Amino acid sequence: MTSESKHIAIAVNDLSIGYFRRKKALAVAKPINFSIESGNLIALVGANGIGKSTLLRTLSGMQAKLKGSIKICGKELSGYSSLERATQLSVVLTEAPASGNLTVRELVSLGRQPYTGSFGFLSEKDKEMIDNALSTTETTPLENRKCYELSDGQMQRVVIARALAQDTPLIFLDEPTTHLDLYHRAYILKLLKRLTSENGKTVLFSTHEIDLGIQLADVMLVMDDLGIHQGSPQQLIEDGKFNNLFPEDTIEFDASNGRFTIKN
Ligand SMILES: Nc1ncnc2c1ncn2[C@@H]1O[C@H](COP(=O)(O)OP(=O)(O)OP(=O)(O)O)[C@@H](O)[C@H]1O
Repeated sequence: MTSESKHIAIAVNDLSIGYFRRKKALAVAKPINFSIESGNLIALVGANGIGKSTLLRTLSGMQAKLKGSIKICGKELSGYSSLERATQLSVVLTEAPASGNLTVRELVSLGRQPYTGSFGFLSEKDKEMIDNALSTTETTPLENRKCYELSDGQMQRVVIARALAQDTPLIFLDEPTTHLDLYHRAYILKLLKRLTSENGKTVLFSTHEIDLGIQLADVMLVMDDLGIHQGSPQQLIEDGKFNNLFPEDTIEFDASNGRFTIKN
């Protein structure tokens, strides 16, 4: 690994994402290129159906790419074994995991699986990591509850806790604030920000809350029909990349305050 590639957390080159239908590849976006340094909070935004979830699933190796290259910490994603990958990146998807009968603590403990060996024996360090993940997401009071008893918003924080317990340098989250009330939305986004600025993690999350992304993210990836635009929020505003995300007769972007307004 070169010293330069050490600092690039994610490098995507000519990446085509999509699905196979009757053995035929169907791309859902134009070829994607971007490169992101470690320690950044990255917000991925774009209209419904543009391909954000498909991109996150492809970057995390849960879905096959159609073509192109994905490098994670300087190494091609396909070169990692699944265990190695689990020590590099954790993923929080929108679908709730099949975990109904587990307690919250048991589910969060699964985050330690890459480190616990085949018997799943938890060391003192593992337990400490689990305690920290629960407390950081304010889910300690829920630790003995069954997952099926939780509200959507509580469950959302628990799956984020599992990702924190996994303690990976990269964290990918698909719409992590969807079910959260205003307080927990702000809390989780501030937490993600802290993980990057204080712990040096690289956090990539998709969101429909573009205003919040503009306020908090170091880097944004704006997906539209032309492809992906990468830049700081300010740079993307200046380049007009938010202006045409939605039909302009309904929603207008105000570059002076970085907010969208509904047109009368
Ligand atoms: N399993 C699948 N097979 C075929 N096409 C799919 C599949 N899943 C999603 N798609 C299509 O891929 C495109 C991108 O979907 P994706 O879920 O990635 O978009 P998104 O940007 O995450 O949308 P949203 O904001 O609504 O969550 C859509 O046209 C969708 O219909």
